[in-house]
Amino acid sequence: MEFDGVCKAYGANEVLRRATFTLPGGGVRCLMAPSGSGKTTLFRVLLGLERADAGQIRGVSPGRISMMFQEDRLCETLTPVENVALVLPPSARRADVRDLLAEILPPDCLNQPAMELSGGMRRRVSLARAVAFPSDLVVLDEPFTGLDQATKEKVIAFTLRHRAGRTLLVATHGEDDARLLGAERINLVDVQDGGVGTA
Ligand SMILES: Nc1ncnc2c1ncn2[C@@H]1O[C@H](COP(=O)(O)OP(=O)(O)OP(=O)(O)O)[C@@H](O)[C@H]1O
Repeated sequence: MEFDGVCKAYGANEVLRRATFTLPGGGVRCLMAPSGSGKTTLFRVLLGLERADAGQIRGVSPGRISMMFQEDRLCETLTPVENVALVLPPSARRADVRDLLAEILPPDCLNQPAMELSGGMRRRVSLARAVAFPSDLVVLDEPFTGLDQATKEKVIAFTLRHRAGRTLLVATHGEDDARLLGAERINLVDVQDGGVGTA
């Protein structure tokens, strides 16, 4: 997947300025950047939720991207199993979804409506939904916020296990996250203006 000179401005605020970088197929990358510098905007353009002002994205189609947003975006009255099943083909077995979720969540919470879950549990349902969706590229926007270290390590192992060779792009502020993921870093500052200092 390749960003080639992608520009996006909101009025006079030039958020993406000829953003240029390549994600090798099957690679794991962390997108690192200070808050407010444009990571979410980059993802929104990638997903086709915002139209780029200029430039091109090649090598992936928006319908083949799994996305975990900064907000959990769960259906509040549905259980974790039902939330994940929503993004799967009707033939998907509920027992398989349950087994997947049980790898990172206490079994007791799998039948509770999402509105009754803790913040960290909700993050994990949202992550499992992104990982479960059949895609070519998995994009996670600050997926580990609110998780303690042990849970984060469990969740990272889960993510790597289930990405199944797909390209993985994770926005994070944590150097530790990048290390645990075994990811190379892409610094958004470096890939602006034509990608002068691409990691
Ligand atoms: N819909 C919008 N309209 C106007 N400005 C916007 C819009 N969305 C984002 N911006 C601006 O674009 C800039 C980048 O925001 P963005 O959310 O992409 O940053 P971010 O790197 O994801 O930040 P954070 O790490 O805090 O989530 C900010 O200055 C923000 O105010």
